[in-house]
Amino acid sequence: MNVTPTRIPDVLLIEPRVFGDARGFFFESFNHRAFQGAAGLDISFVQDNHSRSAQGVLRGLHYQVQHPQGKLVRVVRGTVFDVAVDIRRGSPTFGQWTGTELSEDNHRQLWIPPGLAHGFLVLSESADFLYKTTDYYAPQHERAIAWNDPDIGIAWPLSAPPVLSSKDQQAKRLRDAEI
Ligand SMILES: Cc1cn([C@H]2C[C@H](O)[C@@H](COP(=O)(O)OP(=O)(O)O[C@H]3O[C@H](C)C(=O)[C@H](O)[C@H]3O)O2)c(=O)[nH]c1=O
Repeated sequence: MNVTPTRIPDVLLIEPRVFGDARGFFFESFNHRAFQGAAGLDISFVQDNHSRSAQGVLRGLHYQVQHPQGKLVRVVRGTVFDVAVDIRRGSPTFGQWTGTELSEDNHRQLWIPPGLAHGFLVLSESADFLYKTTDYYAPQHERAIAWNDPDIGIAWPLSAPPVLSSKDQQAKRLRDAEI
């Protein structure tokens, strides 16, 4: 597998080795030893999530103020534009974002360390989004930052206003957020 730092250096783009043949393909979507070797990270996951969203849905930007979750994210059907935002006080990349297209065709994954905000926009007709987390869901500690916060300036590839949950419609700007 290839591991490439993004412009937020500890957000990693992971490209697994895909074995194709006349039947289709195979790849290891997670291998602890390979991940530790290539990314230098000894990570264990406690939760595996799967969400399905229609085109134009934008989920995020979410984080947990307690029990922050590291996330290993991927798309098994469709295509999304996946974004991580550095909201770690004191980080040299505080307030910066990185975006990557994840799809069933490119098999790409992103490792997003604990402490960052995360979200994605669905570009295909529908998208199945799978991700592992390093800590449990803690709704009482979950917070949201506005997808369109001008101080962050994410260049979402939007062709129309996004479809948002009510929670995400009410999300705060980073400058007003509890981090
Ligand atoms: C995240 C989560 C949700 N839920 C329940 C709570 C709600 O009844 C329902 C939908 O939750 P929500 O609207 O918060 O789902 P998303 O908008 O996809 O939230 C996720 O969106 C962005 C992309 C993230 O990175 C986070 O993992 C997460 O915040 O699933 C659970 O039972 N367990 C969970 O771990």
